[in-house]
Amino acid sequence: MKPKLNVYQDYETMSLAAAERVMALLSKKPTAVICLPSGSTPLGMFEILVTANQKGMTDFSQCVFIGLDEWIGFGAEDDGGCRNLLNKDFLKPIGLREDQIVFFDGKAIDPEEECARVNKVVASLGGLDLIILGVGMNGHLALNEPGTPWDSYAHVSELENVTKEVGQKYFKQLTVINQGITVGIRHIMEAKTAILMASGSAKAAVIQRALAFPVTPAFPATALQNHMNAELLLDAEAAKLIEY
Ligand SMILES: N[C@@H]1[C@@H](O)[C@H](O)[C@@H](COP(=O)(O)O)O[C@@H]1O
Repeated sequence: MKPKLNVYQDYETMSLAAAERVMALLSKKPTAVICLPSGSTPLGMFEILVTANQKGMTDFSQCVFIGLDEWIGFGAEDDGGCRNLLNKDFLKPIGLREDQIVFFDGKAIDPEEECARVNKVVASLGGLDLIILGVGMNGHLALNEPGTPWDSYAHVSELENVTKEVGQKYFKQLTVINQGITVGIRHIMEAKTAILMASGSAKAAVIQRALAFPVTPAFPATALQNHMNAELLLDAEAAKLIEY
């Protein structure tokens, strides 16, 4: 099934639409299992959800949040790491309990074992109700880099140069990031709903390729063309090269 396209005039309205989807799911299923990205794209959505929580408009007390990915070598205390950013921007402000958070420990001594742990937790929770994704400049979803086999669950990934370069924006100083640890394409495909968010003209060509390229592991975002229930939330700039 083709992903549903939703184009919004700007980043703020796109963020609001994403936050509304999270709140709608939680009001229907308070125990929902939701996989969340870090990165710049979801910041507006987090802000809206934090405010909604403060106003008592949504209830996060029974849900579980899973972290999409992490840089190898990074833990919750490390500036610029995915858990660190998500903690700061979302998980702490909404006062989530530790037992509601499942995150890859990028500092795990045995990363393969860490993947197995997260796979097991996700399976024991009955899979993901919702996965929210950003997209990388090389079409990566989470840290599934081009070439990742599509039958993969959680795994360690070797980062392409573009991911290492773009990833520097999360760090205060030049930081070595060579590998990631990430949910797999299979987690994404098995999620009941997948939402990909993209904003800004820098993402326009990536979005165009995600929709127009033949479905291929060489461009991971094309996987969403085969998802049973996927939506793209885009601002006008990110959507400027597609027809909708
Ligand atoms: N590890 C993150 C992903 O989880 C994120 O979704 C994507 C887009 O990031 P941004 O929203 O900052 O463009 O790339 C990063 O590498």
